[in-house]
Order: sequence, then structure tokens, then C-alpha cells
Amino acid sequence: MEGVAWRAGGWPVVEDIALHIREGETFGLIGPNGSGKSTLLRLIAGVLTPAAGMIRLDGQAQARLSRRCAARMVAFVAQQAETSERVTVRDAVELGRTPWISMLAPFGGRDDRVVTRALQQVGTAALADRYWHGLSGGERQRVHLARALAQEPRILLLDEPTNHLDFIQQLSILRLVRSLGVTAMVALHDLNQALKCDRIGVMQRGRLVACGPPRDILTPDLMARVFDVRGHFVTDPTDGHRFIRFTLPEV
Ligand SMILES: Nc1ncnc2c1ncn2[C@@H]1O[C@H](COP(=O)(O)OP(=O)(O)OP(=O)(O)O)[C@@H](O)[C@H]1O
Repeated sequence: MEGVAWRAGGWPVVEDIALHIREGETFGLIGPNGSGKSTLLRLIAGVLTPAAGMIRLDGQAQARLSRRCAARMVAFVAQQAETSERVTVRDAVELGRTPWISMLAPFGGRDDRVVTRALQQVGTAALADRYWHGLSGGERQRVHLARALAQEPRILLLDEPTNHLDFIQQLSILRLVRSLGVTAMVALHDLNQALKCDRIGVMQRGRLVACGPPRDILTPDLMARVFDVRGHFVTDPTDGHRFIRFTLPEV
């Protein structure tokens, strides 16, 4: 994307974003509350239209793609995604197949297998016959991810996917995304999770202020400037794993 901007009531929410996401990479989008992460994801998902600039999906101008083509390419799991209350979990995940079915190619055996696999991948197979309205927040989050996987997208956009998830799901979600081999852009608040991404982009007040491999980008200086926290790397003596420890700035 080049020069991408979006405004609300005349105020810039995202400004002049130039970014190239590489095929197959897991790209983490980080930044403080209100820095424009969700807005940028919604622009790429086509939920919002840029006020300026150009977004290309797989080399093609997003604005020129039909809804169906775009939906085959991009799946988006929003922060507070809703689904009609009266559907079962399996029905909700089957909706992910919509861009692939038509009068000439009705829902068939392959679609059924894709849905079953998606339910299994996020550990929701046992919920398949439950009604959406009876699910917990974390269960809903996982079902939305299953719906997105059933879409078999080239590009997966996830807005804070670890919200509502219990510990094991939080730890496993990025591994799952990476194992799929799709291009993924994931808005994250947990900077230790961001360390697991191939590259990260840092948003601040609507602008992309840094982009690159997480260990190069997440310096103590950047964490202080952008997040207003003291962050430094520590090493776990049991396995040598490095992670970031945060403290409030000294007053
Ligand atoms: N439709 C809108 N109308 C007015 N202001 C908006 C609109 N959408 C977003 N904003 C504002 O734009 C800014 C960026 O919002 P956005 O949701 O993209 O941030 P974010 O980085 O995803 O934040 P968070 O980490 O809190 O989810 C915020 O100040 C928000 O209030």
C-alpha cells in the first residue's frame, strides 16, 4: 500500500501509510490504544475506503476487485465481530465458504471438509452443534477465527485475536497462524507475542513509525518513545529464551 489515509470528521486517523506485506509472512501490527491499528486492518479488509492512497492485494488494486474476489483473497476477524444469534457454530463457520459457492458450484463435500478442518484447527469441533448465542467470549473469538480459516484466504487479518482467550489459546494462536502458511497481519498488544512475528509495524498517532524484524525494532528507546514504558530484554535461565520485561517509567 502507498500513501494510505483515512479521516473521521476531517481528522486524520491514519496518514500516509506505505507498507509492503510479503507473501507468507506473519506481520504484527503494534501501537498504543487509538494509534490506528484497527483502522488500518479495516482499510485492508475493504470495510473502510481510503481517503487517499492505494491498496493492492496480490498485485491487484483493491478498489477494482469485486466483493467476491476480495472475499476469496482476504478474511478479517474483527475485535468485536458479531454473528446472527440463531445459528449454530457449524452454520457460522460455513458462512466462511460463501465466496466459494455459487449456483454452479453449490456447497459440497470439499466445503464440508474445509469447515470440519477449520473447526478442528481452533479447537472448536466439540462446539459445532451449539448455538452461537450460548458461547463465551473466548469461544466466539475462536469460532470467528474458524470462519475466517474456512474462507481459505490468501491474506488473514486478525484484530487482537488473543482478546478473551485463555492462556493456552493465547500462546497457541500465533503458532497456528504461522503453521497455515497464509500471509497474516495481526494487531497485537502483547509485545512478547509480537516478538514471534516475522516482522512488525509500529503505529503511533495514525502513522507507521517503524517497520522491520521485531528484535531490531523493539528497542528500549522505541518502547519508551511509543509506549511510554520501560522495556528491556531478560533471559530465562532455564532455556535461554529472551523476552521483554516491562516496568513503568521512573518518576
Ligand atoms: N468511525 C470513527 N469515527 C471517529 N473516530 C474514529 C473512528 N474510527 C476510529 N476513530 C478514532 O481513530 C483512532 C484510531 O482508532 P483505531 O481503532 O484504529 O485504533 P487502535 O490502534 O486499533 O486502538 P486500540 O488498540 O484501542 O484497539 C481512535 O482515536 C479512534 O477513536
